[in-house]
Amino acid sequence: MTQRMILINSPYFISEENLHKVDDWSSVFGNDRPLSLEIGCGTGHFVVECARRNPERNYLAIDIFNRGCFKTCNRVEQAGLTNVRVARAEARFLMAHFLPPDSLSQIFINCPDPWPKKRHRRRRLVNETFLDLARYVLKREGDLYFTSDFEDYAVEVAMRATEHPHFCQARPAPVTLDIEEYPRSKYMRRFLDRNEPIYFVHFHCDKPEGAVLPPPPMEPGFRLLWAVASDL
Ligand SMILES: C[S@@+](CC[C@H](N)C(=O)[O-])C[C@H]1O[C@@H](n2cnc3c(N)ncnc32)[C@H](O)[C@@H]1O
Repeated sequence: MTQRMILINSPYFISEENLHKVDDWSSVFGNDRPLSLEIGCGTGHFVVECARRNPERNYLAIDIFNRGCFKTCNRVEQAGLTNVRVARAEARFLMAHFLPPDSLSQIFINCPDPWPKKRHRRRRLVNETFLDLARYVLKREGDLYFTSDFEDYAVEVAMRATEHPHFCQARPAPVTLDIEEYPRSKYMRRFLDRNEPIYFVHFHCDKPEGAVLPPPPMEPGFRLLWAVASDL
């Protein structure tokens, strides 16, 4: 299935062309408030709730799905929020090319594609290279939040983050069902309404103070993965 492209005219949408021109995220928002990134924003329920609760923060919501970006922009406009920007971008590409080191205070990933079949697991977004990228763009003590309806994926992420030298557990348990006040995404709500669990992982970035840590090299086949994902 190929995506039917919808033209997005929202003032909150950053086109790919404009993404290339961004060299300072504070000028995009007109202020230098802390910046959070939501990866795979889908229809925008989660980022809108975050932005409503936290007007003192800026949010960048990205998805590779054009229709999702369109719906997220509409939701942002309807909510009257000015602290959200939306871009159609692949997460790893954006983090490696458009986000400076130490530029993020939070990264959110909610219900990412679980790739449940064993032979497809290498397609999962969060792996060791992703954590190196997250470490690169997150500020020291920045937060990495991950939720999934798929226990195996949440356990894998928690295990990788535990083993990573520059992340540390932010909750008493590496994976918990206790999502407290964490805002609900559309998918999270869907599973919770069916009384199915959502597995929650929360780590802090624990990189050494003042360290200059380069981004990891892009994995071979990275472009191919983008093509596979955009052909869902
Ligand atoms: C299962 S949906 C979940 C949507 C939303 N997070 C929620 O919980 O309601 C996963 C979303 O992630 C997006 N996505 C998958 N891989 C991505 C990537 N590498 N970069 C950016 N977005 C991605 C998909 O297009 C899709 O909209």
